[in-house]
Amino acid sequence: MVSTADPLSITPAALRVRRLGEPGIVSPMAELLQSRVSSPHYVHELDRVLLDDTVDGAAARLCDVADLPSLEPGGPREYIYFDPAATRAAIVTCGGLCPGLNNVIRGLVLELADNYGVTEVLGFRDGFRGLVGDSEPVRLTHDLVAGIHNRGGTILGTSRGNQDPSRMVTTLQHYGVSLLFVIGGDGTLRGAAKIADEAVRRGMRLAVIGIPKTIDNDIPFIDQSFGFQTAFTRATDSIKSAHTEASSTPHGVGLVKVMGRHSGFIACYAALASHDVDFVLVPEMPFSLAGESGFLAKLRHRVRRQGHAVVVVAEGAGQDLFEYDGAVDASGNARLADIGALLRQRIIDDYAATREELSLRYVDPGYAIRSVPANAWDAVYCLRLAQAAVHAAMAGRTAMVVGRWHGRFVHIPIPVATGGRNQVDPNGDLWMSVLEATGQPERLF
Ligand SMILES: Nc1ncnc2c1ncn2[C@@H]1O[C@H](COP(=O)(O)OP(=O)(O)OP(=O)(O)O)[C@@H](O)[C@H]1O
Ligand SMILES: O=P(O)(O)OC[C@H]1O[C@](O)(CO)[C@@H](O)[C@@H]1O
Repeated sequence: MVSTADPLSITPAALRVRRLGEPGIVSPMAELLQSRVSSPHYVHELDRVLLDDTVDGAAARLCDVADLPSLEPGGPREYIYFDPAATRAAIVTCGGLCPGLNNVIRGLVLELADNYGVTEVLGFRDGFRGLVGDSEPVRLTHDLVAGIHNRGGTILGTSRGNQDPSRMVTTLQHYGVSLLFVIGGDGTLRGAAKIADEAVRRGMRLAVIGIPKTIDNDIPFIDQSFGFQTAFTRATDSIKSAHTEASSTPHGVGLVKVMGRHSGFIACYAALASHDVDFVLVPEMPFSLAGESGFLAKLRHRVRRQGHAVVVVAEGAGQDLFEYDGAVDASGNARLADIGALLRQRIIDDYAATREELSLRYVDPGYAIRSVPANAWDAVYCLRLAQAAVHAAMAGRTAMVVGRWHGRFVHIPIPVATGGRNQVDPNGDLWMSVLEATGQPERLF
C-alpha cells in the first residue's frame, strides 16, 4: 500500500494531536483502567496511554517502534477533560454511504452513555447540511439506536455540498454541543478541521473528532477503513456472477465495474477473493486500449486461449482515455467519465472489427456494494473506532481522527490524514499478487 503522505516527511510537531486543555477530572473508567493495568495483557498498551497523560509532548516520545510514525496511541485516559454531567455530544455523517455507518453511530451513543455517563447525544441530519439548515437534530437514545447496526446506510442521512463553517459552529453553540463526532471521507475531514478552527477562534470548548469513512480504503495512516471489507466481499459476488455468465457461453467476456475513484483496492481485493479474474484495471496503473500489447488485444488473446475472460475495472481507471469536461459534484469532486461504458463499447467494436464471436456481460454492482450492512469484521472495527473516538473526545483531543495503523488504534491529526492518499503500490506485494492471480501482463501498453 502506498501512502502519498510519507510518514518520514512528517515532523513530530505536525503529528502532535491538539488538546483543549489540561486533563482534570478522573475518568469514570479509571477503576477499570487501573484493574487492567495489573493484567499482563494490558500493561503494554495502557502504559503508553497512561504515560501519555503524564509526559509532556508524549506524542513525539511514544514512538519506540522504528517503522511507526509518532502517532499518539488511542484508548481511555485516566483523566478526562469534559465533565460528563455537563456535556452534550453530536454526531453527523457526510459523503457517500459506506457499510458500518450505523454501527459507528450506535457505538458512539452507547460508549458515551454507558461508560462515560454522557446521555445527551444529538444526531444532525443529512450531513453538514443539517448543521446549517432548519431541521431539528434528533436525540439519540438507547431506544433509537437499538438494532440500527444491522442496517445499511445511515439513520442520520448524508449529503455532499459545501457549508459555511461559521454557520455550523453557530448551530453547535446554539445547541450547547461540546463533542462533535464527524463520520466521513477526506472532504468531510477537511470540513471538520474548519469547524475545529472556527471553534478555537471563538474560544469555544469543542472537541471535533473524525471517524474516517471510505469504502475506497484511500485514507492514509489507516490499515484498512471500515466498510471496505464488507464492500469488496459484496463486489466478489458480482464477479462470481460475471464469471458464471462468461464461462457458460462461447467467447464469453464478463466485465465488472466497481467503485474506487483514485484507489483500486476494491478491484484488487475482490479480484483476489474470487480468483477467477483475468484483468484488473485500476486508477494507479494506466493502460492503453489499442496496439498489440494494449488491453483489447490481450483480452482477445485470453478469450481465444481460455474460452472466456473476466475483467474487473475500478471506476477511476483509464480516466486519461477521456477528455475531462470539468464537471464536478456538489462537493467539488471531479465527476468521473464512465470507464465501464467505454470499455463495454470498445470491446464490442474491437470484436466486430476482427469478426470474432463475442458474448459480453456487463455488471455494475455500484451502489449495491456500499449500501449493505457491515459484516462481522467491520462491525467489530466500527465499534472499536467509536470507543476510541469517545475516549479521545472525552480526554479533550480535537481536530483529529481515530484509526488503526500498524495494528494499533492511534490519534491522527486531521491535516496528516488528509495530506495524502493510500493507493495500490505498483511495486508492492498487493499488485504482485494481482499479477500472479490474473496472469495479466505487468503493462498493458
Ligand atoms: N475542503 C473542504 N472544506 C470544507 N468542507 C469540505 C471540503 N471538502 C468537502 N467538504 C464537505 O464535506 C462533506 C463531504 O465531502 P465529500 O462529498 O467530498 O465526501 P467525502 O467526505 O470525501 O466522502 P466520500 O469518500 O464519500 O467522497 C460535504 O458536505 C462537503 O461540503
Ligand atoms: O455517487 P456518489 O454518492 O457521489 O458517490 C460515488 C463515490 O463515492 C465513493 O463510493 C466513495 O468516495 C467513490 O468510490 C465513488 O466515486
